[in-house]
Amino acid sequence: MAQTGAVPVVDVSQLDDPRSLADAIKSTLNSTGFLFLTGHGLEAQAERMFEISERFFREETDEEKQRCAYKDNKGYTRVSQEVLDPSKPAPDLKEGFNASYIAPGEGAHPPVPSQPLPNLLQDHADELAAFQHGCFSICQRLLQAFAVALDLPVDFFTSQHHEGPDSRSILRFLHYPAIPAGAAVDPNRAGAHTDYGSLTCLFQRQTGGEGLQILPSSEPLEGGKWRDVGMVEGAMLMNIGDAIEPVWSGANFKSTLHRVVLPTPLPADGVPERFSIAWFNQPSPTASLKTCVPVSSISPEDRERMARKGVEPGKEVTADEHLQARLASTYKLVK
Ligand SMILES: O=C(O)CCC(=O)C(=O)O
Ligand SMILES: [Fe+2]
Repeated sequence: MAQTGAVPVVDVSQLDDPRSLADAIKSTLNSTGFLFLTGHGLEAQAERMFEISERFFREETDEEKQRCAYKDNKGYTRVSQEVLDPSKPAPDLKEGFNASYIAPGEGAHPPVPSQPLPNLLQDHADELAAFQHGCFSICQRLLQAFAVALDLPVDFFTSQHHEGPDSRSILRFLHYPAIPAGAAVDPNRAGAHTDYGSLTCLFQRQTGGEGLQILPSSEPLEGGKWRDVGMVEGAMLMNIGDAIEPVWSGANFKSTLHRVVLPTPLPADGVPERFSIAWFNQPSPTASLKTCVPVSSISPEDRERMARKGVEPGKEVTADEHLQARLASTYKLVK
């Protein structure tokens, strides 16, 4: 398997059946939990999403952004409004927009978002809906492989995910503003965190794209060595989230801590802006999250990882209960 920085790279264009995909990715799911996928088929659409995202952050009026301000995990967050690592005093130097499910348009019927969209995104709602569907489909393919890798029925996870207005999955546009030369800022673009859903697809851009780091589960939480994820042109970065790691897989698969940092010391000529796009794939709100491997097989270290995230092996929670608990304990917004 090819490797760049801390994260392996897998070409998935030929891995059509769940078994061959599972064989190619299983060892990574058990270790770093992060994987670059090439040949995923969404390259051109992702590039379009970056164009739309760039226009949105640069050209949309403040009034429109505020009309669609963050509520219930949807909408616009201002620079320095979000705190992904509440144990640190510095808020994140980024702005974002969370778009929930958009029903695709059909014939004369326009697409229907399930939240207010700012004008500039509403104009591209059809493309956003198609991209959301593309991301959901890749995740279903990956979730089939996850099930096979855990010796579960192939539809074990996919049957607990769906598309629709009540889905909790989110398409997120992120913009990290440029840091001017000589600025005195905390190196925090996005604080250390794990993602909450079943898995995340992340698209990065070559320009200003550096800065994403992971703390592999083999490293101690305090003083452990963070690794650069690096960049693979056109690739999609996949990572496991907290619905899979501590809950469903009994910590067999790893939901790895990650963050986005500025270089230290800051380069004399400043740091360019950075854009990224994430698809946070969430189980259906009523999905039952219960450890799916024998509880007796879970190692003491993995039990500790589960306990840190407030998960009791074998206890059943709904995906919504899990999501609300994770948001409440690890996510903060500055008013
Ligand atoms: O922008 C990035 O590269 C990562 C963002 C991230 O990890 C997140 O929003 O959960
Ligand atoms: Fe993340």
